Amino acid sequence: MTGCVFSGFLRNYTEVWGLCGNLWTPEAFECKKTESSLPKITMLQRCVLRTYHVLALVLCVSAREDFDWTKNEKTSFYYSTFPTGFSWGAGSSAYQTEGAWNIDGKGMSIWDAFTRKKGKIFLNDTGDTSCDGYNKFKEDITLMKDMKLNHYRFSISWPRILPSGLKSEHINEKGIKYYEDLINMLLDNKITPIVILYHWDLPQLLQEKYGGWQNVTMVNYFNDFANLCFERFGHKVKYWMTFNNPWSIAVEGYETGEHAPGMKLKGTGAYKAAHHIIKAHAKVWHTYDMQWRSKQKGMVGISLTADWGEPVDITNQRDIEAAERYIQFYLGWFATPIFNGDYPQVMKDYIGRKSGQQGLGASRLPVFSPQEKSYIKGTCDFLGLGHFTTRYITPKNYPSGLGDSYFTDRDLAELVDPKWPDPGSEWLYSVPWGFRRMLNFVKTQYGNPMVYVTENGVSEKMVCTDLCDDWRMQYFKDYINEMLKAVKDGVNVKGYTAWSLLDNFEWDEGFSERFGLYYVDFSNKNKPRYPKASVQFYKRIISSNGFPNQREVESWKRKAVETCASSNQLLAAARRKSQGNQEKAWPVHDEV
Ligand SMILES: CCCCCCCCCCCCC/C=C/[C@@H](O)[C@H](CO[C@@H]1O[C@H](CO)[C@@H](O)[C@H](O)[C@H]1O)NC(=O)CCCCCCCCCCCCCCCCC
Repeated sequence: MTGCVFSGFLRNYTEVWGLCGNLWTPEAFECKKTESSLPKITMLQRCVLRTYHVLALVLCVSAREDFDWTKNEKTSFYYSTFPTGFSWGAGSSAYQTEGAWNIDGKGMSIWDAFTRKKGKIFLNDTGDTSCDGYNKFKEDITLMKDMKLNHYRFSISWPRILPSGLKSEHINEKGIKYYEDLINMLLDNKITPIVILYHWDLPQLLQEKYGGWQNVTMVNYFNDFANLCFERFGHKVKYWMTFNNPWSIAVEGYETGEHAPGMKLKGTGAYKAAHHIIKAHAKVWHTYDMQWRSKQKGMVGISLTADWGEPVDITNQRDIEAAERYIQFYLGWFATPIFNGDYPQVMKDYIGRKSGQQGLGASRLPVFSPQEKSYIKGTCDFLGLGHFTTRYITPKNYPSGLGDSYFTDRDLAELVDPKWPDPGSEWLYSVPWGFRRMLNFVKTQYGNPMVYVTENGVSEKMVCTDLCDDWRMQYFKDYINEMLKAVKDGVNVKGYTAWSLLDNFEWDEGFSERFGLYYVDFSNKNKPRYPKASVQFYKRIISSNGFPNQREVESWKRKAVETCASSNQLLAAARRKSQGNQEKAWPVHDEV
C-alpha cells in the first residue's frame, strides 16, 4: 500500500520562547516523520538541542550599505512573469546521485570512507549505489526534457576523474568520458550544464595524506583538478561554480564532525577550512581568467547556501544587529572576501575578542595578507545562491571559555515560529518571505551581482510514499513567488534551480529525507523514478515563466494532483510485486 503515515508527531518548542512541552500538530502537512523513524534521542535531548541556540550581543555591525529591515513587508501573492530568458533548472550532486562508487577506476572520496564508519549515517546508509545516476543519466535527461528544463546543475566527482586526487598521478579517462557523455547529451537536448567542481566529495587520499581542507596544499591540488575540467569540458560548459555550500563543508565537516571527514575541531577547524576554500576558489577563478576565458567565454562563480536571519523584533537595534551578525557569519563569511576582499568586520571583531579572552595570542579567524585580499576580491562572475529556510534571531551572550566554537562566537540565539510548516528535515521550515529578504540583502551588500539560485526545495521523510506532494507544490509556489517579487525589487536573478531532481542520498540522514521532484524507489535495485505531483506543478511554472494570473495558477495544483494518483498506483503495484519477490520485502526503515 502507498500513502502517508500520519503519526501525530508533536513538535516541542523550547528556546527563549519557553515553549518546551507545548504541542503543535500540523494540519496542512500530513506526511510527517514518525517517532520510530527518528534517530533515538529523547524529548529532553531535543529540548536541550534547541535550547542551545540562545546567546548575546556586544558589538555593532558595519555593513557597506545597510539593509533596511523594515522594507519588503510580507505581501500577498504576486501574479506576474519572469523576464524573458529566465533559466529554470533542477539540481543534483555527484555523491548524492551517481552511485558507482568504485566503478570504472573511480577513487575513494571522503564520503565513501565516512559512510563506512558505523553510526555516522542514519541506518548506516551509504551512497554506494544511490540513484545509480552513473548508469541512468540518459533516462534522467529524458525526465529533464519532459519538464522543459533550461539547465541542469550537477557536480563533478573529483576522485572519479583523479582517483588519488592528484593530476600528476593518474587521470581516469573513463571518468572523464562519463562527464563528456552527460554534457553532450544535455546539450543535444538543449539543456545548459551548470557545473559545480566540488560538492563535498574530496578524494580520500588527500584527506589521509594532508588532512583535507585543514591543509593549504589543497589550494593547488584543487586548482589542478579545476584546470583539467576547464581543459576537457570547458569548450562545452559555460557556467562553472567552484564550491557548493562551503559553509557546510567547513562547519559540518571540520567543526561539528557530522559530515565527512568527521573532524571535530571546535572553534578553529571551520575557520581554517573556510580560509583555504576561499583561497582555492580565488585561485581557480584566476586560472580560468588567465588561461581559458578568452577562448571559452564562460563564467566562474561560487554557490553559497545560507538561511535568512530575521530580527525577533525589527524595532529593537540589538535584535537587528544579532540578525545581521547571523547572516555575516553565514553568507558574509564567504561572500564578503570574494566581493569586498576581507572577512566581515563583525566576524573579525567577535572572534578576535573571544580569542583574546581565551588567552590566545592571535585570532582563531585566520588573516588574509594585503596581497591575498586584492587577489581574492572580485573573483566572482556570478553568485550561486542556495536557500532553504529562515530563523528568528536575538542576541545571547556566550561567555568565552565555555567550549568556544563557531556557534558560540556569534553570540546569538536562533528561534523558529511553531506555526512554520516543516514537513521533512528538522532544520527546514517553510518561510517564503525570508527568500525575498535574502535576495535583497545580496543586492544591497554585494553590488547587485548576477545571481543564479542554485538550490531551493523541501524534503519529506521516507515514511511518506505519497507522490501527491501538496506541501512541496506549496513551498515551490511561495518561494518562487518571493523570488519574483525580488526580481521586481531589482535583484539581478537570472535563473532558479529546484533542489533536487531526484530523491537522493541526504548526507548524514542517509535516504531518510527525500528532496526530489521524482521519487526514487531505493528498495528496488533498478532504482526506478516516479514523478511526484510537484513535477507537473513545476512544469507549469516553467511553461508560463512564472504565475500569469490567479485563475490559471489556482488550477495547477488540482491538475497536478489528478496525475499523481496514477503514479501512486504504479508505485504501489511495483512495490507489491517486489514484496512478492523478496523474502524481506521492505527495508526495516521504510515501512508504510
Ligand atoms: C551553542 C550553540 C550550538 C548550536 C548547535 C546547533 C547546530 C545547528 C546546526 C544548524 C544546521 C543547519 C544546517 C542546514 C544546512 C543547509 O543549509 C544545508 C544546505 O545544503 C544543501 O542541502 C541539501 C538539503 O539538505 C543537500 O541535499 C545539498 O546537498 C546541500 O548542498 N544542508 C546540509 O548541510 C545538509 C545537512 C543538514 C543537517 C543539519 C542537521 C542539524 C540538526 C539540527 C536540528 C535542530 C534544528 C532545529 C531548529 C531549531 C532552531 C531554533
